[in-house]
Amino acid sequence: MILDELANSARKRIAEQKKRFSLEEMKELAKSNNTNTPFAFEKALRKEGLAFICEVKKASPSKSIITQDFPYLEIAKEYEQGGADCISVLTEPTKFLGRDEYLAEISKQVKSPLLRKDFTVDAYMIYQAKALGASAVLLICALLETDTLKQYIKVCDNLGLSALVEAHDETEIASAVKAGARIIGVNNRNLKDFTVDIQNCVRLKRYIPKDVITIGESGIKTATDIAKIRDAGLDAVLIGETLMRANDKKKELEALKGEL
Ligand SMILES: O=P(O)(O)OC[C@@H](O)[C@@H](O)c1c[nH]c2ccccc12
Repeated sequence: MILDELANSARKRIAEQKKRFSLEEMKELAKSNNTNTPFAFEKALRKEGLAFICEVKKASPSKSIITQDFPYLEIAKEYEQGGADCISVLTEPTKFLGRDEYLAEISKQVKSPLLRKDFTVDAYMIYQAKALGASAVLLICALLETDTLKQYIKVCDNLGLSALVEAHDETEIASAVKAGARIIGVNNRNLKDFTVDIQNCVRLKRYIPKDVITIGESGIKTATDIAKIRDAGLDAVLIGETLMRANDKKKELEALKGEL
């Protein structure tokens, strides 16, 4: 399964990185990066109305290369100018062709809170995310037991980072809630077979407690999709591919927001 493959390669990568910077050193680097307001990511999502998280992503396992032309800094700036509330940056290198450096560079040039999109399988990656300038990390229920989720959320809390806990079904939502997630992202893409059902986040919304920020993720293409998600009472949407394929990203974002 692709998720196991991605998790295994993350484990190998982290083992290598720990040779360069030990966990203790990474904790120091995390502590010394104070560019971000604590919990900026969740604060941005708590605004009135639907919030938009726009994703910087060159490729994905389901679509391969999405765009050859990948001026990641310009893209992040365009998102910010187009009114993105937060920006998600893929750092996973093998299937998403992301890089930690993209996140670090973007964090120096844009103010929007940044989500580090990677397959968190070790607390080391959370300290690393903070060191790179992220305001949030992704924790995937399908990869992490409830107790591990709880433990990682605590690490995030101590660093002022937000944890976006991703679930795909009712069982995973229950695990996220039990672990104390304050932000749950419902993925419309089934990571086992890559099928996308936009209704998934609409349907599952009712299993999420009202005080938890809820994000609809993946496969969002039109203002109609967004209207459905907004009407279901979700707090935010996460959009990647549709924006990455748009030549004028600012215009596309405005259209999706219903401003055009
Ligand atoms: O490009 P899309 O279909 O708009 O999807 C964005 C985002 O939801 C997707 O990239 C994603 C959702 N969960 C993930 C976990 C890891 C990597 C990527 C993802």
